[in-house]
Amino acid sequence: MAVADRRTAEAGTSMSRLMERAGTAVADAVAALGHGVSALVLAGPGNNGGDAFVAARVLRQRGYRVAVLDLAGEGGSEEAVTARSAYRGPRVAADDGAIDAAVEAATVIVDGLFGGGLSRDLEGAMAALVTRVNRARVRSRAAPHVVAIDLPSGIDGATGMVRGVAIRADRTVTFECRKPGHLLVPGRHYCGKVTVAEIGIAAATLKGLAVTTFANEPDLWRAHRPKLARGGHKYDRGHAVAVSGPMTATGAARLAITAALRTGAGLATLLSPGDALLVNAAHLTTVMLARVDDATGLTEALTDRRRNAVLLGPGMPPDAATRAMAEAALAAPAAAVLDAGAVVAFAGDVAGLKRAVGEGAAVLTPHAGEFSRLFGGEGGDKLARARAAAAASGAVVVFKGEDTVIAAPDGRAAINANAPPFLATAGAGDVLGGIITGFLAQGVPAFEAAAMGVFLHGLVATRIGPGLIADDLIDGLRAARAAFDML
Ligand SMILES: NC(=O)C1=CN([C@@H]2O[C@H](COP(=O)(O)OP(=O)(O)OC[C@H]3O[C@@H](n4cnc5c(N)ncnc54)[C@H](OP(=O)(O)O)[C@@H]3O)[C@@H](O)[C@H]2O)[C@H](O)CC1
Ligand SMILES: [K+]
Repeated sequence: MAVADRRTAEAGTSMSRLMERAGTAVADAVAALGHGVSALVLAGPGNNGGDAFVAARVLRQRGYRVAVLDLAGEGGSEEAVTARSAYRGPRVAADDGAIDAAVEAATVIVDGLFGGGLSRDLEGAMAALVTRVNRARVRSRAAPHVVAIDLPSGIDGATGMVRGVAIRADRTVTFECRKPGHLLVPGRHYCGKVTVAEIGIAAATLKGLAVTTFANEPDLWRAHRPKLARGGHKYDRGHAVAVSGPMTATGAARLAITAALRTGAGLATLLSPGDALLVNAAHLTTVMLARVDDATGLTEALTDRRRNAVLLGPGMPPDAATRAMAEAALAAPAAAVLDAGAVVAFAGDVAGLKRAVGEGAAVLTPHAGEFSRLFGGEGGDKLARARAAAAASGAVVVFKGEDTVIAAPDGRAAINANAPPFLATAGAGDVLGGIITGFLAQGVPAFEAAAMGVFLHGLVATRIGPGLIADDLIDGLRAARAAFDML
């Protein structure tokens, strides 16, 4: 964003104009809360504080009651200093008693302490102030509405992580586009409703920045959605296959392969070990069934080049035999999706996985535990971890969770935010693997197939609502798939 600001300034829109528009957008959001607003504006040392002073000035000009708690100290950018001196209204003394009284009296608190320039954990007086505001926000009667400028102070805009402590906002007004910190958890949960104000950074300027981080929304992959050709043959829509687990663990792959079919693959086959053939046969109608017992059998099955997308891992143990099958899938011309056991089977040998992936289209779909077992590490910057994993494995990595990150080896990454909490249920991950396989079978490139698959998965769950089980996702896919085509 700093680069965008600089280029915009070079193109003739000064930083002070941007700040004026940013602060005015915040004032608009506060004014929209209705009459009787009495705003306490918290202004920090950087340009976020500059925006806060502009907002305070504009609100006062419009006749609202405003007081500013100025925590700028000495210095700040030229624009912030100008904004500060242009505000001539009441200020709150920076002592505990005065702050408590001001917080008590406010109906709205505007958080302009820190935005994109947060560089370390909040400590001391700043941390204490944030805690005070958070306490006031949950007090039962007449709790103030908290509006954050750009980001809730204490949230790291690049990672969504809390730096020590962070403001809990009801609303966040950001500028030009959402940042990762608005989409990744926990940051997302601190923002409240996020609105994006245009402040005059031209789309061309943003485009010229070669952005590689995206919100996972239709603009990202709309053009890649499979199109149904009139008079098309079922083989035009691909042939998805999935490998079944052993006799006691067959359901996961059946869910997945059925999801692939519902996603639009023209044909679907479940490849089953001999001991599980009967149980699989008893449960399948439209999905075809064939016997495959090991890596040699899978290689043989995938010599039929019409079978152009393969999923394995659901219901499979993370052992040497599974790894050998995964290597067979990756060596075949079909695009491959590795989930669950097939991901963990490579634990400790990411280099070996990368060799196996080679130049082929491959997608890995680990949840946090599987991700750690394969790539190491625990917690921290999810976006950076997903990107590093994609680069290290040569595969598209779908790092699952409430804020699933889809990362490609070329550095692109998308953050998903449409998954409802009730989607975290047994079998849901198997359905996701199947949906992605279904898109791959229809010829969608790996990154887009994974990204649209994750989105469709969230969409179908949201349409069903709480109480869903994975089987419902399969049923719901039919209508959701149609809605997805209209996005
Ligand atoms: N295009 C846009 O999006 C525009 C955004 N604007 C606003 O500008 C801010 C970003 O402004 P910036 O000055 O870069 O950063 P901040 O205001 O967030 O804060 C920087 C100052 O805060 C100090 N700092 C950082 N972390 C801490 C901390 N934990 N405790 C105390 N102080 C901290 C930092 O000090 P350093 O020592 O690190 O230098 C700075 O003094 C953006 O969020 C928008 O609100 C523009 O107004 C318009 C264009
Ligand atoms: K802020």
